[in-house]
Order: sequence, then C-alpha cells, then structure tokens
Amino acid sequence: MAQFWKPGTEKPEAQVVDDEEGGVLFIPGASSFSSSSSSGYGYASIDKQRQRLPVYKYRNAILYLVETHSTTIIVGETGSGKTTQIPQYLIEAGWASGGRLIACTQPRRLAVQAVSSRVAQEMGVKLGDQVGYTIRFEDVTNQDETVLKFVTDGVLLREMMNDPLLTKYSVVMVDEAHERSISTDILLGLLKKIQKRRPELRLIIASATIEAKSMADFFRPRKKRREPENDVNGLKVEPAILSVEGRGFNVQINFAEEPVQDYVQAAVSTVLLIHERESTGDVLVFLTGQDDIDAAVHLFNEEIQNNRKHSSGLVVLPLYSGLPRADQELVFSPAPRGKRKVVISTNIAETSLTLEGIVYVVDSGFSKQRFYNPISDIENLVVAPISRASARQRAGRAGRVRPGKCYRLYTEEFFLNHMSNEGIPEIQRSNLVSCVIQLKALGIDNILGFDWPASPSPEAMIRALEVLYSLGILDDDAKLTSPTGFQVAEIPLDPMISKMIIASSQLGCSEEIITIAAALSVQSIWISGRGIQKESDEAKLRFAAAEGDHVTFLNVYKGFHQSRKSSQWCHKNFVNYHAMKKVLEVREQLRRIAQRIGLVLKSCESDMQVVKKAVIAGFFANACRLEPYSPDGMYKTLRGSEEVYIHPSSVLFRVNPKWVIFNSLVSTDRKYMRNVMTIDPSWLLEAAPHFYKLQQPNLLH
Ligand SMILES: Nc1ncnc2c1ncn2[C@@H]1O[C@H](COP(=O)(O)OP(=O)(O)OP(=O)(O)O)[C@@H](O)[C@H]1O
Repeated sequence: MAQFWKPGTEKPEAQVVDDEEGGVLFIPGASSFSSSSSSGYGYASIDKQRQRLPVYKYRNAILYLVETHSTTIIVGETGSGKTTQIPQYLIEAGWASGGRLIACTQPRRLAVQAVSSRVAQEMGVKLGDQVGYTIRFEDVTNQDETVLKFVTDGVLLREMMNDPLLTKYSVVMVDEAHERSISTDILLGLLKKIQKRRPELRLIIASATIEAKSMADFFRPRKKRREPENDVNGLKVEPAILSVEGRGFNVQINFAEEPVQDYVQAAVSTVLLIHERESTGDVLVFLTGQDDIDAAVHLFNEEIQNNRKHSSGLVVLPLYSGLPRADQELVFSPAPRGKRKVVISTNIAETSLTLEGIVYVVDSGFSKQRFYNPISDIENLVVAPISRASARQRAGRAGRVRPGKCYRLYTEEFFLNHMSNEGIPEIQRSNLVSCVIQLKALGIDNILGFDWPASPSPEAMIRALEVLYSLGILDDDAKLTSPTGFQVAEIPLDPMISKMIIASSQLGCSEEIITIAAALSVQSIWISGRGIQKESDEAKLRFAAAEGDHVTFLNVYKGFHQSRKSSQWCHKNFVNYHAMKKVLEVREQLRRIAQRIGLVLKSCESDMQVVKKAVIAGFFANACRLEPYSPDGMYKTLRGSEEVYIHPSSVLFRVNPKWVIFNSLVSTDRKYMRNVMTIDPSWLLEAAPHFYKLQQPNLLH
C-alpha cells in the first residue's frame, strides 16, 4: 500500500475557545487527531472500560457545570465517551429522580438504537425499561420506568406538540450538534425559547467538532439595560464550555497520493489491499448512497467469483437508511470466525456508532447532500465533498475499541484546501416546507422572526409558505388549515407526500397511494450496477406501466405479494429484496397513522386515473413540459423554467411524454427527474388553481 498511500501530517488542533467575556469555565487541552491514549486494549469489565474513557476524568467537572449553568457545551474527540457516559453521570447524580427524565438526541435513527442499547447494557438493565429509545414509528420506552430516553431530534420536536415546555425533562442533551440537521437547528431554537420560560431546564450541547464559541453566542441571553446580572436563582445563564481532552485509541490517517478517478472502484481495491496486507479487523467503507453501495457490492461479488485468492474470507454487508431493520442490525454482529467483515455504508454510520470489530475505515470523501435553490424552487441531491468535520467523524469510527487506520481516497492537499471546515447547516440548503409545517404545528407563527442558530434565507421561507398555501395546508393567515393542515402535520413525512396520502383518502385509492409513499421512502426498489444494466433494464420492462414509475411500483408490489414475498422472485426480477421488505415495513406504519388520523383505507383496484390525481394533489409544483423538438429529451419545469431530464432509471426514460411530474431531482452532469409520472395538464389547474393560474396564466397552452 506504500506506493499509493501517504500518512497524514495533520497537526494537533486546538479545540477549546476561551471566552474574553469571562464566566466560561475553560479546561485547557488540545489533542491531535491521531493522539493515542495510553490505555491498552483487551477485555475489561464494563466498569473498567467506562473508567478508561477520556470523559471519565471530567465527570465531576461536567456535573458541576450542569448544576450551575443552564447550558453546557461539551467538545470532545470522537470516542471520548460523550454519548454513552454523560447521560449515565446525570442519572448517577440524581437528575432522573422524582419522576424527571433525561433526553439525549441524535440526528440519526440507527445511532439512537445503537447507543441506547449500549447504555442499557452498561447499566445492566433491559432496553425499554430504565433506558429506552423513541424513533419515528417506534417507541421502546416504559411510561413508569424509563428515566433516560434516546430520541432523534425530530421525535423530540414531535413531543413538543403535546408538551411545548418539555416539562417531563430535567436535562436535554443535544448530541452531534455539529451535524446541524434541520431538526437539530429547530430544536436548538426551541430549547432556547423554553429556557426563557423554564430556566431550570438544563441543556447539554455535545459534539466532537462543534464551533463551541458560536454555539455559546447563540445561547447567551441578550443583556437588557439596567439588568445587573443574568443569573436566575443562582443559575448561570451564560453558557459554559468544556473541552474533553484525549480520545480512545490511535487512528493512523493515510491519504491517497494522487486524486482517484473512480471512488467506488478505488474503495473496492483498497479493501482488497487491506485484506491482503493488513492484520485482522473489520473494514467500514463510506460511499454516498444506495446506488454506489450496490455497485461496490456487485464489484466485490465479481471479485469473489473470479479471484477467490484475494477475496476469500470477506463478508460484505451494505448499510443505508433504506435497508430494513433486520438487515441493518447485521452490521452489529461479529463476523463469522476467520472472516473479515466489510460494511459499506452511507454517512448513516458517520456519527455516534461503535461497530466493535472495525479497525479500518475507507473514506470516499463524498456524500449526497441537498442543495435548494429558492429562485427556481428546485432541490437537488448532489454528490459533493464532505467537510473536514465529517472526515474526522468517519475516521473516528476506527480506534474505538483498539487502534485503527483510516484510508482517505483523496489527497491531503484536497483535505486541507478544498474541504470546508464544517458543512453548511442543512437549513440553509434545503427546501423548508417540512420545517415550516413543524413550526406551525408547534404554534410558532412568526417564522421569519424565529431565533435560528443559522438563519434560513427569506426567499426559501417565502417559497415554502407559498407551496404550503397552494397545497391547502396553510390558510390566508398562514395558519394550519383544518383538517388538512393538522393531518399533514401528524404524518412524519415530506408534506407533499402527506398531502398525496390525504387526497387519496378522498379519492378512494389510499391503499395504492400508501404503497407508493412507502416505495418513495426507499432510495430505489431496483438492483442496478455496473455490468448488469442491460438485464436490469429488461427486467424492469416486465413491470413498466405507461403511466410511469408510480404505477410501476404498484405492479412490482403486486408481483412481490403474489410471489409470497420471495427473495428468489426479487433476485430473478432485479428487484432489491431488502428495499421491498422496507417498503412493507413503512407501508404498515403509514396505514396505522392513516387510521389514527381518520383517513379512509380503500383500494381503487385498477382505476389508475385516481391514483394519478392523488399524486398530482401532492406534487403539482413539480410539473414539467417536454421542450418542442428537443433531440435529447429536455424538459422545462413550469415554475422556474429549469432544464431537467428524465433519469435513466425511470421507466419513462426515452419515452419522453409531453407532460410529466416528478418526485425529486438529482444532479450529476445534468438535473435528472426521479420517479416520473405522465399527467394531463388540465389536472394541474384542477389540483392547484391559484398556484398555476396566478403565476403563469398562459402556462398550460
Ligand atoms: N457497542 C459498543 N461496544 C463496545 N464498545 C463501545 C460500544 N459503544 C461504545 N463503546 C465504547 O465507548 C466509547 C465511547 O463511545 P461514545 O459513543 O460514548 O463516544 P462519543 O464521545 O460520543 O463519540 P462519537 O462522537 O464518535 O459518538 C467507544 O469509543 C468505545 O470504546
């Protein structure tokens, strides 16, 4: 590997920010990214393992700060023990006594499940009793017993709909705050609001890489004139910052010597080299999405078939959010004896996860990120370089239970000069319809005046208000409509999908639309990849519907059911079995929610007109028209006149009907529409008269 890899030269980075204004406890300590702890590794009792973690030395300091400050910001290297230890210290110090609860939020569902089960194990309790978790569609807590709850940020926001001041909680720890997901930012803004009414609520903001000073600025109350001091009942409202020095084990960083042309191929080759030359230990590979991961799995399978010498002993497992639970959990089980596990993941495994056997990390340096343009009202999913903060999180998945190595498929020069320090907060690069509806449901009417950690653009806000108004979710006073607006807020999905489901109840096709909504929740139901494109395209034709991808999903779902959910059937038809199992899971959950909010569950049998009308009821804003005489099938969006093309994965690729709507766009060399359906343009006026008539009166002619 020496000819390809160059060890990193990254210098120690100072982590802690002093505060000139005073009032902030500053515990010095800078640590190099690859600094190693002196602790050895091997099997130790859980108590010993806990005491070896860097955060243990700070136990008393943390408890003192939480006792005396409303908000404590804790910065500590990956693996230092923030997530698993701090909540336990809080319980030990009595923060969960007297019927009070502690919440710890995570941006990702998988992390919530994994860390809660680790903490339950460390505490020697059953998951779901004293320690539990809640994620969308799943609650593993016990009303009488649970004192520590791990939740996604989104779930805590939903809890606020019923308990706006979070009165049950004594402490809320917002973990991995550096990720700055939309939900984290909304949560931070709301927690700051709650603290004004409930100063006794303690907040802990934790991360490995957070800009502690700017976070402290956000939580620092603005001083009023003639107010001698900000403290409330002896509690300091000035945020405290604490830096936890040290990390678990050494992670040696290696950079590519030359830029790589094809990161999927390079990732596979690197894993094979690790397998050939490095000692035992599992490998975690970071790619961008299901398509890349499928392609890498395919390359590994080819390798295993053609070149057994290099690949024998490898067990390759994909990991992405569209996988069913049981398949995701496989990555936590140890590799069979004598085998090396290779987990190929999206950034779902980037933060908070400890996969015990992982010794090597291979980082492509890219992830799929949303970018929204409020002028054209287009949100693209773009493969873009990750930030340095993300790169460190990825490397931090090694070195958790023993020393590790990280292979970055990019040069050190690229890391230092072309990657941003932190990513742009999601709120500043996303379509805000979901965010607006969440705030409205929480009774925040003045959204433009909301105190954000990073303000979204006013244009994006206005666009979101416009779309929600045209969907009939907001009324003339920008309040949620009844019942539609309130029902949409109850469904934890993109409001356009939720609106489609509500419309289907009125149109008598909710069974079909719920299947479509579930299929849209996975990245792709098809198996694709290098070398199998022709076969997979031919297989798709067996199900292809003239109406487009949505009705095609229904055909596949029917076939899958008739096959009695057979994996062989999926294999034969190039349908992704994991994705279909996930569709079944989500479908059941959506049916339950639909029933709870009073929707009628009904099938329209073979009447696809109503199915199309329901889809349009949600997605009318994404309508496009084929450009006359366009040789390469260029469409223009009705709003914004953006140039877009049908994605090659669509059954309408090369069919190019005159009028279509789509669910999402992805950008590569061009902007491609994914999940495309033919429409009759007059239905647009029917579904959203004010939206189209007022904006472009001659549009449909
Ligand atoms: N499931 C597990 N199995 C074995 N060890 C674990 C497990 N979970 C955590 N640990 C140990 O506890 C350490 C601390 O994990 P924790 O998640 O609390 O760290 P952290 O500071 O929150 O890091 P990060 O920000 O990367 O999530 C890990 O490095 C590992 O040594």
